[in-house]
Amino acid sequence: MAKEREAEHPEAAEDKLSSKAERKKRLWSDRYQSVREVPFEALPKVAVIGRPNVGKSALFNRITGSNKAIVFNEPGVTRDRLYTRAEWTGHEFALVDTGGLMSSAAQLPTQEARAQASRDISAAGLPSAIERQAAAGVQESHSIIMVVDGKVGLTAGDEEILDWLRKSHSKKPVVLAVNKCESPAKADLQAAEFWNTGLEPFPVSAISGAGTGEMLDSLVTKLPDIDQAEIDVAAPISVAIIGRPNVGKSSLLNALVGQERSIVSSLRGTTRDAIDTELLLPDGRQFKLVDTAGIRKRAAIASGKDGAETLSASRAMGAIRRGEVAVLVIDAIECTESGRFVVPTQDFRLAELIANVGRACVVVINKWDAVEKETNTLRDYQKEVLAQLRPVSWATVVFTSAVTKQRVMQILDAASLASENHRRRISTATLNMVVKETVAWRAPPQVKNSYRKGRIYYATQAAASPPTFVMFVNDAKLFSDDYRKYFERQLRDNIGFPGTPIRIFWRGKQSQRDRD
Ligand SMILES: Nc1nc2c(ncn2[C@@H]2O[C@H](COP(=O)(O)OP(=O)(O)OP(=O)(O)O)[C@@H](O)[C@H]2O)c(=O)[nH]1
Ligand SMILES: Nc1nc2c(ncn2[C@@H]2O[C@H](COP(=O)(O)OP(=O)(O)OP(=O)(O)O)[C@@H](O)[C@H]2O)c(=O)[nH]1
Repeated sequence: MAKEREAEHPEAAEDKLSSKAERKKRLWSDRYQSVREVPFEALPKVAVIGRPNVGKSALFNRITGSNKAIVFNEPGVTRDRLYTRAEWTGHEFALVDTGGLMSSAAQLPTQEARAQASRDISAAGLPSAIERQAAAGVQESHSIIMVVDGKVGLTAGDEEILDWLRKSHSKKPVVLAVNKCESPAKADLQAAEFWNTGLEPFPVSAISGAGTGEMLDSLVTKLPDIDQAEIDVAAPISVAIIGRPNVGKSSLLNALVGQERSIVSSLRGTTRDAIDTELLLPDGRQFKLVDTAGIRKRAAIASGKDGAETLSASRAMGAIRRGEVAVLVIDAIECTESGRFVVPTQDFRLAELIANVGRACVVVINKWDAVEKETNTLRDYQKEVLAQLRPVSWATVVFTSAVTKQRVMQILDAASLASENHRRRISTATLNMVVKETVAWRAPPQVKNSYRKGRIYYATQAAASPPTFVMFVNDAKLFSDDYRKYFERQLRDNIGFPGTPIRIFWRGKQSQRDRD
């Protein structure tokens, strides 16, 4: 239809092209403004502290709300600490979980243990209600929410903590939350006494939520901006090199690590042989090559007597899960054995696994030095590979030689791009603009023998890593597979997303009702 129209009105087609180019430009500029998933390391940290039983845990849960499930265990070099992501009026921060730590000294079973704990603590110059670990939480935070009990009023314990904050953390902004003030009539009165502390008291109720908005308004004005540079430094891209035995994984790993490294370290993971290798490039990009022990071990076996060790599917699965980007290495010699270019079936299965787990992907055709090339260009080969590896048809393909090191570093460039798209978020406005135009070009199909037609009300990006979209529609069943495929192609065409799978969920009113 559209083609016929264009044939009749060539000027309209030209118009369409220029507006399409224009639109693409707008969308790609949006891409750079779009909110990227900020890693925990780069978020401003906020500690919630106070005496035992003032309601710290309750307030913590109130602030993190539905995000509570995303508890993130960040394995630090020296200690593990829990952060929970929180957001208020578009400001993201991480609450440092000091909960349970504060009161544990007070909960020690014997008088003697309690006395010892309190001696330890005062030796460190800390208030008696604060434990060393909680103090460490404060230490690494940018801002502090100090919780007091509005029912009990200001106590010596509160004053002790505030004194300590003034002495040891005088530069950190403190917001004073006077908790348990659920009665609006009494709240201001309860809070009034706390003006003596020199801080503005915010009457709140962690349980009912009253007053917490005003308190958070005040908190977020005190938070530092998220530093873009810090984001890039903070989030190494984790890359899993996977592939069948003998395709050249360890040769590639050595080429990557040996060539451009400035820091290489082996990080021992939780399981005995999950060793990751960190790689810092001269331009500052950081990568973490996950599960490199597996690759090294297999290489050792291969160079011994038994080269034909089979790759266990669960091992591949484990590596895929642990990485953000899966580098799927394929042996070029095997692809060209039959005289034509054919990607082996097992590699197709691995590509399927990667797509199903929702990881970004780079396809590497290795041993490119060892095959006879026809007159085809690399671009032709690339198309051929992607046509045969349909589950990852959105991936970048790199043709390498681990022996001559040809294009080996391009694997990392492709992984960077893939990871950037994997983490990407686009604005709801942009998304809906694309949806509107997609529907305008091709309307959802009408059901046979019925006047019913699919309608899309609006769309939203529900998650990143991988980008996940939800289409709110009248009835999901009215959207055929064919139409859904067309839709995904249009999204990719208009917004990009090279290197990452995307997910689209179609949610009808009916299914919403079913869920409620
Ligand atoms: N009335 C009222 N009670 C609250 C409120 N917030 C917490 N509480 C109660 O206060 C008690 C202590 O709450 P938690 O959140 O466990 O206090 P905490 O400061 O984390 O306590 P520790 O873990 O011992 O340090 C519980 O019985 C809560 O139900 C509130 O806003 N209003
Ligand atoms: N010609 C050529 N040979 C290669 C290339 N990369 C690896 N090889 C050879 O392929 C064989 C297998 O390489 P490895 O790096 O051990 O392969 P792997 O995937 O780690 O193998 P497993 O440990 O069995 O999983 C070795 O003999 C390498 O020398 C390449 O780019 N070109």
